[in-house]
Amino acid sequence: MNKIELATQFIQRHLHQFQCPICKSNFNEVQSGTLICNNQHSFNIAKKGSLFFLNNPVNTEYTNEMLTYRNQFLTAGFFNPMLEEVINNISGDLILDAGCGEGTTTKWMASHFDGDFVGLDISKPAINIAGSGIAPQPYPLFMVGDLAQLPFADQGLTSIVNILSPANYQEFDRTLATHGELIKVIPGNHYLSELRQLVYPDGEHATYDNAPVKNHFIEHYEHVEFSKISYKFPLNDKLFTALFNMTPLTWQAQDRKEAILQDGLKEITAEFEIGVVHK
Ligand SMILES: C[S@@+](CC[C@H](N)C(=O)[O-])C[C@H]1O[C@@H](n2cnc3c(N)ncnc32)[C@H](O)[C@@H]1O
Ligand SMILES: [Zn+2]
Repeated sequence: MNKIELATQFIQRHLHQFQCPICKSNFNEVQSGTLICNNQHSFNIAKKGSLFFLNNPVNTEYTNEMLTYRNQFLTAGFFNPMLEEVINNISGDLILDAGCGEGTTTKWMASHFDGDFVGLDISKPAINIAGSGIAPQPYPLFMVGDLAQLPFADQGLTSIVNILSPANYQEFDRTLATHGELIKVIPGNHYLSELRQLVYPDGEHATYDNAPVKNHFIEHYEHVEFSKISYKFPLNDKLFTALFNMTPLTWQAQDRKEAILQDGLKEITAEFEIGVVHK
């Protein structure tokens, strides 16, 4: 089965859980690779199986090159212990990875949890990488869309996962089913600390402060259960090069890039706080 057919089958299984992001009406059919709403707005499934709900490209700070390095780093397993904790908290049959980037997290979760996964990101280059290569089994659906206008019906999603990405709590509240859960992952204060110390050797900005993001989340939800996960991820030269090039954090140090890459790093700290909200 090709990717258009796999995506079509996926949408057919969940047709009533989607919603047209233009007019908010239901979709009544998906036919020959086209999704059509009650008011005749139509969205084609691209060859790579992805859906494009945004017509105008939006430039993000992540270039195609950075996304390719991020893909290399994440497929090496950097997030896996954190993702294991995330899937312990999800439920149901349609789970959104909101701000999925190049899609490694979505694919990993789809292969470790029995449910259908949608990866949504505003970046077209990110979704292009997500849809590349052989079709993963089980098959996640990738789409270019905006968190501020989710193409899902009210209560259409059984869980929402939001990893190191911006959130839109109004849209999350609208689309999440009663008894569903929202899992938000934010960087811990020591996330990538060894890299920060190389970029900011004088100590300034060498630690990250996650308080503003965490407080905004807590302000919106009365009952959030937080857990922290921390581990060291071993690096080799190739992985360190990928790490250096995948994040905007190192833009400050472009003039010292060669020296930093030459010195290398043996390991890097992964630290996350995982907030879970039950609706
Ligand atoms: C730091 S990246 C994290 C990506 C991925 N979750 C990961 O951990 O690798 C943040 C992502 O949020 C996406 N993003 C930013 N604003 C968005 C919006 N309004 N709607 C959808 N995605 C958005 C960006 O394109 C980017 O891929
Ligand atoms: Zn419509």
